[in-house]
This record gives sequence, structure tokens and C-alpha cells, in this order.
Amino acid sequence: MVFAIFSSQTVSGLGSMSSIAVSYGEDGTVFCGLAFGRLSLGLTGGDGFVCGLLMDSNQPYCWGNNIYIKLGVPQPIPERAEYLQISAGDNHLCALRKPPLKRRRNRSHVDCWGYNMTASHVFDGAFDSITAGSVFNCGLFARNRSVFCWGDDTSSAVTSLTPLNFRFRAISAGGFFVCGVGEGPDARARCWGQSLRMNMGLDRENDGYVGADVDSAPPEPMLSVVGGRFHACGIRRSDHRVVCWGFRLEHSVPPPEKARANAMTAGDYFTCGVFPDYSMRPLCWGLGYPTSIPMAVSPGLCVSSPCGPGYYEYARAACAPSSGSRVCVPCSVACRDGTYESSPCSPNADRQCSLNATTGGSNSTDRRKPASLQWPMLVAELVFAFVFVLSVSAIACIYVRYKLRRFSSRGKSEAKVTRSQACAVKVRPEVEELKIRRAQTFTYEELERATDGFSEASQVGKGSFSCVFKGVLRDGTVVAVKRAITAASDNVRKSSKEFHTELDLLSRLNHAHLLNLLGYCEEGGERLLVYEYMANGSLHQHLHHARKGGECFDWVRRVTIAVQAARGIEYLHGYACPPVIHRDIKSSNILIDEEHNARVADFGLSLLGPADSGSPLSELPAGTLGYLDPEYYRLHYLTTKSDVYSFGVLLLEILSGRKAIDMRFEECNIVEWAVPLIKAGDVVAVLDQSLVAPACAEGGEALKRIANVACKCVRMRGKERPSMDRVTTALERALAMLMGSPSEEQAILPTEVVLGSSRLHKKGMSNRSCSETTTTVDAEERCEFRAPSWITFPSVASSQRRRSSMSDGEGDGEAAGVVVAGRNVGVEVAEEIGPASPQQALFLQHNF
Ligand SMILES: Nc1ncnc2c1ncn2[C@@H]1O[C@H](COP(=O)(O)OP(=O)(O)OP(=O)(O)O)[C@@H](O)[C@H]1O
Repeated sequence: MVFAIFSSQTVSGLGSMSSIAVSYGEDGTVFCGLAFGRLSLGLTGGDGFVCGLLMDSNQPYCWGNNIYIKLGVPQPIPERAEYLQISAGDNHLCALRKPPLKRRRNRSHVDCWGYNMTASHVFDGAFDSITAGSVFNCGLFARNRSVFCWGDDTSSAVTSLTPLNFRFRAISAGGFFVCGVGEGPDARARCWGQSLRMNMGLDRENDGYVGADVDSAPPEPMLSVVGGRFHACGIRRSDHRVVCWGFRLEHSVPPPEKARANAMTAGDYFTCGVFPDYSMRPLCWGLGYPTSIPMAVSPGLCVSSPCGPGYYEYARAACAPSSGSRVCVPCSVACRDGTYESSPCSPNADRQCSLNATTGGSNSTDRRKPASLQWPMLVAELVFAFVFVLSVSAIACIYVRYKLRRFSSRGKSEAKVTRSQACAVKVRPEVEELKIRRAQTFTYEELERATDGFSEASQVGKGSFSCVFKGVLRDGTVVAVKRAITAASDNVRKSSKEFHTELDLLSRLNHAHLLNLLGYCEEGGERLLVYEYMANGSLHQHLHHARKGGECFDWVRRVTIAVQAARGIEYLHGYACPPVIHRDIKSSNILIDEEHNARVADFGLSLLGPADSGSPLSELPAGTLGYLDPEYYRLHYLTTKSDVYSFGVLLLEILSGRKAIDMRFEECNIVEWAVPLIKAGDVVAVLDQSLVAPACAEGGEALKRIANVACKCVRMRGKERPSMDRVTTALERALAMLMGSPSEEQAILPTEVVLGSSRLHKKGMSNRSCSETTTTVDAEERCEFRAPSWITFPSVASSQRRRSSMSDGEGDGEAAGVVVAGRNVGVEVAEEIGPASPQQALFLQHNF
């Protein structure tokens, strides 16, 4: 936990600017609070980062870790712009500008930075305040107290659901909703937007959520309100106690029952508050909050207006003396039981309570005791604060210098990125022009005959939008015919889209471990795709339904299938340009041919990814529950790392024999169940008990390493997952271990025996990846060079992959059998799997 000290005000995290802020997310939680020192006017925090509004420049300054937020002062910033307020969403920050000229006071300028948000906005009418949600923002108009929201409405619907004809005193956004406190005597909280259930389509009981939608705010007047991911909390006007509503995760800590709160901030699944009853020391509740916050913080922001009725000026909070500003906190509501009001709340002090005469005797000495302890405590706090400010300043200096150095080198690399984007733009039209080259056309009649009139007996499978039939063509070729289901009109549209995507992609891709498309038929309303027939069905059937008459796959076969599937996906990501993102990697899409080799199938949802994997596509989530990358379904950004997540789930499925979502178990989500066990070192508990454990210790070690690779693939953040080529290399190594890496005297197994790569294609050889070419040729040359690679691609051998990876600047020295330490996540996976022994290196060199 990090504690930052600043000068002195009241709601933040997701939401608005306050005297306290939290950052949340995968990297853990961080609490920041304004104390003494006058460095910031207020704080706000998002996913992995916190920003403060600097006192001297009135500009935002961010720190922490978020790839979409430029740390330091966000850029670009309009010249001489000064800001009144800042507010952070998950991956962006917005700031409300100070009105430049008096005559333009009826306009609001809001500048935003970060994921999909970097823009300046001008609104007619002056905003009193702004608030940022996950992927949207809202402003509260000063004059009519109405709310206006903008941004991505698909996941939150806040824009369309904003209440009309309602006056708000204050607003605060949560993840996918906004709450406001009414103006005047009706100070009830009203929340609108998407609830957890509507937004995520998650099953609340099974996913461990309890509670009701956030629009179920209690009907009591509130002082303020904050929003978390799916919950909101408010401070009740009647007694200043905290009340929370909406969804919360089971087993999360409830808010303090009796304490009165002054300021609050919400993280994703937790909330923190400042409590006068605890000497202004913050307390947090919920799930995953920062523990042990040792110091008192300011209970509010500095304001220039005098404290209104019901508020008093908090003496300990230091605002700039020259500014004439102050921190106003609400007067306490009543004296506790056993005490009486000795003096009422005044503009400078809270109401004073004294003990009742009957209990006064013994308690008066008790009261003196804490007073005598107060001085040493105050001195200790000041010394601690001083030391802290010194060390924070020193760290900030080092950090800023380090960042400046990095920015200058990033400037150079950005030029390269722009060139690689040019590749994507250039390549797409060419892709369109290429059209279907290899697929053969069939007549409906031909396929009807081949499948015995699409009889029930010849049906081998059924998907969401299609049925699959086994058929025999006139020349005796056994094929699988996928026929789109044409029931509901919505399905027709979807299946038609999937048909064309699959047809388009498969007719261009060619790899030993991708399912081969032989032809298609589009006649009237019928759309049919013809594939090679996969005699051994899908991996899903083998793992979960023990195919009729099918043999049980042992560990070597399972891992071989994992390696082959990984190679197929690696080809899609690294050797096609632009990369193809499959979007639906799962065990029912890994088909098994006659020789028990794996083929990745079902490209209906696939998309052409950006040539530069650093700039994600903004796509509405599609895929299969349990395999879906959480980053993709929450934030809608899609990269090849979404396939890596799904592949990680597949690996866990292969290791455990459990389904991705298996309702037979208490913890039905495979990731939630397996990852903690693997991290705790109990890999054996995850392994499928129906298989005989590997005989040798090396085999057990290989499975352990695969489990670790799976854990890395299912990391919450895409950028922290390894790339597919790293995953493949790691799995190949594990397979070699599992098989007992041969000594030099042993015969080397031919590739096709190990990986079934007898279908290696020899034409149009090019194994360069997009990123590789960007470093060597200019954009135009590169596109011309890349285009033919769509037509055919070789099955990629490890030795080729190693060369390409090294030229990416991520060289790991594997060719020499030595893993060089580095900061790249992929390298980390290679390290996990360990350097190859000389025998293994030889084995790998000959077999992969
Ligand atoms: N080429 C093939 N050879 C043999 N069986 C196949 C072939 N293609 C598909 N199948 C079988 O048909 C089933 C359905 O395949 P399909 O791709 O239509 O849907 P799915 O991927 O299982 O589900 P969804 O479309 O909902 O993602 C597969 O799980 C598999 O068992």
C-alpha cells in the first residue's frame, strides 16, 4: 500500500474529485489522501493510477501504472489551460477547465485523456462538476442542476436513462451507472444505468454476487454518494452514517455500522471513508481494499465560500492562507448516549458534548488521559509526515527523471507504430481484393446428396448458428458440411455474417493445425461450408463426454493437442498480417483428425486485428462464457491477448478435465478454482484424477510448468499475458519433458509423429511477423511483401519462431539453449519452463 500526503476535500475513485482517492485493479489497491503540505487541490483515482490537481499550475498530475494514461501531466494539454476539477474513470481522466473569460462563463470545456477518450469537449452551459464512470463521463449543469452524459453508452446506457426534470445537488459515477443526490429537502439518492445483471449477463448467485440493482437506493436524504463497479454508498443526512446498496461480492466486509463519515471514495469492489470518530483516519470496506491506513487525512477539499449552516470549518486542515479558503465539514448530528450538548455547532467548531453528571466522576480522569497523550502523538505524526514528504519527493524526482528519459525514447518508437498502423490500413483493402481463391463452389444438390438429405443420422454436431453433417462426395472424399440454421431473422443475419467471415478467412489461411475449408455453397437462403472431416470429433467431446468407442487421451496426447492448437493460434496471431483474432477458442472448437492431431476450427467470430498489437480494437464482446477475456468483456478492447486468455482456460480444462464453467462444483469457474490452487503450489489438486499420473518426476514437473503457463495466460490484464509464440515454445518444452527428452543415442522422432505436421505447406514461405517487418522495410514495401503471405503459410517450426521472436527485439537466447533474463512477460514464461538441456535442445531442433 502507498500513502501519499498532500494538502487538503470529498468524493473520488470511480466518480469525482475528493480529499481521498483509491486506485484499484489487478496491480492491487492504493489509497491516497490529502494531508498537510498544499501540493494538490484534490485527488481522483482509476484502474492502477491516481491523479491530483496541482496547486501551483491547476493542472492534473497522474502517477501509478496504466497503459492508457500518460503519467505526469497528461498530454496533450491545451496551452495555459487551468482546471477546476478532475475525475478519473477506469482508464481515462477528464478535467473541467476554469472558464477563460468572463463573457464565456456560459460554456464548459472538458478535456479528457486515456482509452478512447482523448478529446476536448465544449458544452453550452456551465458545469458545476463532472464525474467519470468506466467508459463515460457526466457533467452537472450549474444553472438547472440537470445532468448530461457522454461517452460509450453501450455498456452503461447512462445517457439514455438520465432522469429528466430532476434537480441534483451532486453526482458521482460508478462503473456502469451514475448516482445523484437531489437538491432541496428531497435529498434522496437516485442511480441510473446498467446493473451488473443487465450489463454482464452474469448469473448473480453463481458468480457470488448478492444484493439488488444500484437503482434500489434507500429513500433517505443523503449528504453525498459514491459509486463503485456495481455498488454505491451514501452518507445519510440524519446521522452521517454510511449506507451501501447495489451488488456486492459475497464475503465482502460490511461498512462500519456506527461511525459517522465525512468523505468517501469508491474503488471497483470496495469503498473507503474518512471518519471523525477515528480521528479522521480512513477505513475501507468491501473486497480487496487497502488494509491499514495509518494516518489521518483531510476530511474535505478547500473551498473559498464560507461554511454554510450545518457545517463548520475544520481547523486542522491547512488550505493556502492567502487564498482565504477552508475545509468545511458537516456538524455532528447529536451527542452520544451518556453525554449532553455543552456547546452547539458554530462556524469554527463542531458541537461539544460532555459527559452526564451521573457518570462524570470516574470518566473525567479518563478524558484527561487521552488529552495528555495528544501532544506526543501530534509531534510523532508531524515527524512522520515530514519524513514521508521528504521520501515521497525524492521518489517523485527519480520517477520523473526516469519517465522523461522514457518519453524521449518512446517518441522515436511512436514513429514506428504509425508506420505499422499504415500497414493495417493498406493491407485491409488488399485483403478485400484478394477474395476467395482456394475454396471450391458446390451446388446445394451435391451437398444434399452427400449428406443423405441432411439426415439426422449424418448430423455430427450443432453450434449456435449451424448444424454440422458428415457427408461423402461423389469422388469418395469424406467431408463435414456446416449448414447455417435459418430460423429467427436475427439468427439469419448473424449466421450470414459468420458464414462470410469464416469463408473469407479460411480460404486464405493455411496451416497444419487449422481446419481446412474445402468449399462452400450459397444458394437462395442456404449457406453451407464444406470442411475436411475430423473423424475424432472435438476435444470437448473427448474431455467431457468420453466419445463412444473413443480412446481415453493420456497426458502425452493431451499436451500434444495443446501444443498443436497453440501452433494454430500462434500462426493466426504472428504469421498472418494483419493478425487474425479468433475470439472463440474453446475445447469444442479444437477438432481431432483421424491421426489424433488437433485443428483449430470455427472462424465465424474471427476478426482482423490491428497490425500493431498495442492498439486494441474496440469490439462488442462475443465468444463463449467461461472462455471470454474479462478485459475484453468489461472494456470492449480486443487484442490477440484475448485469444491467449481463452487458450489459458483451455489449458486448465486439458489439465483438470473440468469444463470452463462446471456447475457440478461449488466454484464453478475453472479460472477461479484452479489459479489459487496452482499459485499455492498444489498443482496435483488441479490435475485430472481419471488419468494415471506421469511415471517419471520429469513428467510431473512438465505438468506443473504447463499449469503455470495457464495461470499466466489467464491474467486479468492482457499486456501481462504472454504472447502465443511464447506459450507455444513453453508447451513444446513441457511436452519434450513429459515424453522424457531423448538422449543423443535415441532415435529422433519424426515431426509428424510428435505433432502431426505431415501437412507442412511449402508454397509462399514467409514466416515474418508484422512487427518484424516494420523494423526493416518501409510501410509500402512491407504491405506488398506481406500480401502473398495470406495465401499460404508454412506450419511454423520452433526454430523459425525463435528466429522471428529474436528479431522482435525480445530475443531470449533460446537458440543457444540459454534463457536470458528480461522484463518481457513472454520471457518470463520461457524462464518458468526452464532452459532446455543440451539433449532437449537437440530434440526440439529436430522435432519442432
Ligand atoms: N469438420 C468437422 N468434422 C467433424 N466434426 C465437426 C466438424 N466441424 C464441427 N464438428 C462438430 O460439430 C460441432 C459444432 O460445431 P460448430 O462449429 O458449428 O459449433 P460450436 O463451435 O460447437 O458452437 P458455437 O457455434 O456455438 O460456438 C463441433 O463441436 C464438432 O463436434
